[in-house]
Amino acid sequence: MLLEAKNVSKTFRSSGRGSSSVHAVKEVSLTAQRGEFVAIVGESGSGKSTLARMLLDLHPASSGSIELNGVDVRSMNKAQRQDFRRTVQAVLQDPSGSLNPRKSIAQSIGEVIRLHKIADSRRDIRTKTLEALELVGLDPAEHYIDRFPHELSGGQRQRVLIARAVALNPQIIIADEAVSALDASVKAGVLRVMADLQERLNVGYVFITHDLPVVKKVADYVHVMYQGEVVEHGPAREIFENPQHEYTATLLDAAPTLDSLTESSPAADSSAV
Ligand SMILES: Nc1ncnc2c1ncn2[C@@H]1O[C@H](COP(=O)(O)OP(=O)(O)OP(=O)(O)O)[C@@H](O)[C@H]1O
Repeated sequence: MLLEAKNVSKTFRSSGRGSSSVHAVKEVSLTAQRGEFVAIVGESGSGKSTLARMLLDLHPASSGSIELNGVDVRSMNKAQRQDFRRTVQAVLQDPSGSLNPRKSIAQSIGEVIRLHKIADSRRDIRTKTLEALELVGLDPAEHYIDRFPHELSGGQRQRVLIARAVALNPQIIIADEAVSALDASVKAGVLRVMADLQERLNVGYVFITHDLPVVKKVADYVHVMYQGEVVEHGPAREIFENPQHEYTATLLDAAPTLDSLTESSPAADSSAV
């Protein structure tokens, strides 16, 4: 299982007269695979979200290609596309309105399970939903499944978003600022859930963030983006210990310390969410 960006660029043409186009992503190449935690870091406006949207096949690339196991998303047939939509999942940050406030957790997760034909009877869908909630540490799941988003904390809602992705048995999760809005201890709990899923289900992550302490804690491999380009990439340890690019060094200098994220709290401990 390999998700690949090959020399992808994205240019947004301006609609107004006189203003120029925005080259949001410039010739970026990267790979993501099962079991691996790949981070994309960079300041606001560096093109991270645009790259994420291309990896999810939500934005077409202006040039270059996105490929899953060597098949270009543009040339996929219906079955291949459906498979892509299931195996490559997105987890975005909750404040962006990812959960419908009028739907219970059972409805929000149940509808994607039905859509992707993971289960079809009401009973099987509920069982699958309960399993997914337990996997993200919302345990006992019966306690959460019939609640509405406003009845949950921010950390619990973020876990629900992960559960909704996990219910589809994904192989890669693209997480765009998925923990950035959370307080440090809650953030640590959600990160632990993600690491736990990596270990138990062999899920791979493309983790997009401007939050370097988080990257240091979880990433295997790091791509540093600056003004639409990947200016440096390599194993996380090398990037943190010996940054080669001036911009990376500046980013690291400006980052807060890791202290607040190092205390342990078990993934299954939903009291800490
Ligand atoms: N739909 C769009 N139309 C026009 N320009 C866009 C569009 N989406 C993004 N951009 C521009 O592309 C550039 C990269 O934006 P992008 O959101 O990908 O960066 P980012 O690194 O994810 O930033 P942030 O962390 O603030 O979300 C920015 O200059 C942005 O204004």
